[in-house]
Amino acid sequence: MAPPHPRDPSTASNYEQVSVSHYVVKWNVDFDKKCIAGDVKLVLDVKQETSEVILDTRELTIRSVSCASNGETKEVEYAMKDNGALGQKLIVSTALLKAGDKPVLTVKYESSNNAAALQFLTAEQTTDKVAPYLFSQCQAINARSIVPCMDTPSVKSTYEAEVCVPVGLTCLMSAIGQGSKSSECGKHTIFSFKQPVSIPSYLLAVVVGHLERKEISDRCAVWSEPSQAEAALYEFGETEKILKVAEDLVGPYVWGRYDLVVLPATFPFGGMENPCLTFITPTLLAGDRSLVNVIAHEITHSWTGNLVTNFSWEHFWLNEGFTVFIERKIHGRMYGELERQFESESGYDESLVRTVNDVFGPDHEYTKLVQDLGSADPDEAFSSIPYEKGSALLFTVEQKIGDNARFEQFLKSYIQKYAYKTVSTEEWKEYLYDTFSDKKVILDNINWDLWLHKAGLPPKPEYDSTLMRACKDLANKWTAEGSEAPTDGEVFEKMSNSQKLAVIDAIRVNKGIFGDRMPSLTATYKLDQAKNAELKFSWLMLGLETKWTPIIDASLAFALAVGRMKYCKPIYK
Ligand SMILES: CC/C=C\C/C=C\C[C@@H](O)/C=C/C=C/C=C\[C@@H](O)CCCC(=O)O
Ligand SMILES: [Zn+2]
Repeated sequence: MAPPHPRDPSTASNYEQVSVSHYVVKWNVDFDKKCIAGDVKLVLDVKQETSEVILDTRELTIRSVSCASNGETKEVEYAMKDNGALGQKLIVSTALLKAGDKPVLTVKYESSNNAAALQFLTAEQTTDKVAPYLFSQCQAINARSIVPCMDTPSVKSTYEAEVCVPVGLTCLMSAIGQGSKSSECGKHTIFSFKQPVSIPSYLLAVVVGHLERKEISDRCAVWSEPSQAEAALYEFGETEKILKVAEDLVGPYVWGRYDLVVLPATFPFGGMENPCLTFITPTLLAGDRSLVNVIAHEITHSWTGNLVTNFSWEHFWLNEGFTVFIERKIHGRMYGELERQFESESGYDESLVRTVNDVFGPDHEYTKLVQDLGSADPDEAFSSIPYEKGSALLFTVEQKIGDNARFEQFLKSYIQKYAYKTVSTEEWKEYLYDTFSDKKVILDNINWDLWLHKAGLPPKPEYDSTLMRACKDLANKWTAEGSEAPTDGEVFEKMSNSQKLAVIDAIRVNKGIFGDRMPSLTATYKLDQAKNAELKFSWLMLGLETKWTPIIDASLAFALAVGRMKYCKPIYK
């Protein structure tokens, strides 16, 4: 029997004694002060007798706290205590609360003008330069900077919200919109939302801006600034198709709506799986739908991550490794098994190897799959390790079991078993052994300790390298000792964007041999005209790594034009 979950080290909340079943949020968004002010009601669920409720905060100014219990509401004492890198803890002293009580705390507060979860943009910083813009990013532990909460994935709560924004702007949240009304003064619009599915605090999300909506299907739409609306509608036109493939793989979609919002260029990630409203970077607007694997990834989070959730950030691979593995299953169903094999091997060769060897070093704690975060902010540990090491583990397990259909059925039943709950690595592993009790010898043959708890690279799974071999063969023509570099781009042009990327990545691995061939490579494959952000980034990095000085201006221009950390950090580094 898997042990009970240990305590989540990234929260100060006393969530073992009291949890939050529902939040009622009332926000005024102040673009002048760059802050959110308002109040939040926390409907509590007392599990063990206690006379205090401890919440996570970060740079919040608390105005008052009251507690409604047994029909009586009164102001209560509270104190703020420093919690180091994790912010500040709000300790609320209540009357003695007994198991089964459901008191309601009301906290009136204001965020700082530098809230970790928020980016306030001036009109000038947006794409259309028409109006100011606000968006949030709460994963991993930034929700505490915009609402006092139990900021741990171990607590799941429904929420409802009313958000007051300047008239003319649209507000969206990670919830189902309930309509809007004008404020009494006429200068503001109040938008209402409900999220009826219990979610962890990191999935709270808000966006406010000059937005236009384009319908994709009955349940899917894409929001963006008006100048990008047509391009976004084309780029993400397959969203409903991807959603249906995902449902066939892992079960029904329970969130109602699946909308996308294309954010301004400063959004730091490729996508963020906020329920009902995935946030995405404009760098996905390649013009040829060549980066929609990110959409498949975020859609998949509707099951792995948002329904079945890691109980703490030390088990983040349960969110991301499963999502990458299933994202590639979707890719395989849409484009063929060889494509799934190719994407999986690319992930290992390019992302995992580079992160272990070049970013952290093979002995680093953060190259472990299950990590010891201690009191560090989980953001410090964020990398592709949980994504690629986690999905490589699942690829290995499926391959050793030797029955993909049966393994896919296992994934579906695992999601059904832990839906709406939080899960640990040990619980997943126990369910795996229970499901495949006839394969115990095979499963025991997996070096679990190495895969789960050791730093460095795991054994490389056996991929079908048919598509990858063509990429490495072409790369070798540029890097093999004494080779004659190709003089025409015909073979390269016929490749998919993913294969083109793999060619450049393979050259990067052999950059020393490649030498000073950047000018001819760039001209032969027209890389300076690449619209696909992944290909452009890899070309820029190859130029920087081979110290081809003409690439510097293009690299800085790219880093200044996009805020996606995946691109900016390596270029600046
Ligand atoms: C081991 C680390 C444990 C927890 C970290 C959790 C979150 C870190 C925080 O920085 C938020 C990350 C959000 C990522 C969102 C989407 C990614 O899938 C994008 C990956 C890179 C990209 O495509 O831009
Ligand atoms: Zn993800």
